[in-house]
Amino acid sequence: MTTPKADRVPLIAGNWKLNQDHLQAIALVQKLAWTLQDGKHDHAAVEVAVFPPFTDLRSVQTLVSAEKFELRFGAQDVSQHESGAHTGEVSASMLAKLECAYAIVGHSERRQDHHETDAVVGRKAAAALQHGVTPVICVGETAEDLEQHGASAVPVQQLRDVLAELPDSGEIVVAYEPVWAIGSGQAATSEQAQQVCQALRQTIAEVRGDEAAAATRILYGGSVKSGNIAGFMREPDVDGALVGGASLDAAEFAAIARYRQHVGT
Ligand SMILES: O=C(CO)COP(=O)(O)O
Repeated sequence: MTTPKADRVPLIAGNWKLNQDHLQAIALVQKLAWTLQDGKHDHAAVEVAVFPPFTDLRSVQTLVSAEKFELRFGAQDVSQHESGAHTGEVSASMLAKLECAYAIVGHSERRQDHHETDAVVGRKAAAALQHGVTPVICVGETAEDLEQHGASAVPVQQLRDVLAELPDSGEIVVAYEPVWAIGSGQAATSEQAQQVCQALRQTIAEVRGDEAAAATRILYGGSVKSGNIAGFMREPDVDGALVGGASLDAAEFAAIARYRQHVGT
């Protein structure tokens, strides 16, 4: 099923991972916001968001609100718990208080390093939704999965299992990040990304209904750069990108966000 993408505002999201202390974060956000401003970035047409480490969020929030930067931000993870004896966790209500628009859940690096299952990822997404924080639900297959099951099977099943933990309504964003494409310089082709994003949208339609599927933004992530973003954005079911390494360079990330200008799409 292919639904018109005109109504979905593209989202260019920068996942900083374990990079940038809060002082570096201030400098990077300033540079990014100024570069976007100088390039006359149309924020209504393409939304830009950054995902710094937890320790940077208060600084980023203060800066963005003081300077009225048209930049949104979110966390790279969120606890499934509300409060209590959960050392090291950060709750969705804490993120909401910091005006985080988003929280990434289920990034493959957390699935790998912290053994997060789809059920845990689903509960994290549910906790975010409960506090008005939009979860960015990451799914994606490994190189082995790709070889054994093709591209769509694993991400579709992951999404199904995550959605099973969620209420029927509430905004979500889905990010398709093939594990083999992350940090490898080997991005998926735009056709591959489209094929899986379309299957993910179909899954959303089956679980949450056609209207939700048509409204949900599905991002591609994995070695996205200014040189390949336009190809992904031409695909009917790709509504943006989740960018890792290239989001740490303000000029490069701004160029990704301005994909419309440099290719005239
Ligand atoms: O994991 C990613 C974003 O969440 C992608 O990382 P890279 O853009 O560095 O490949």
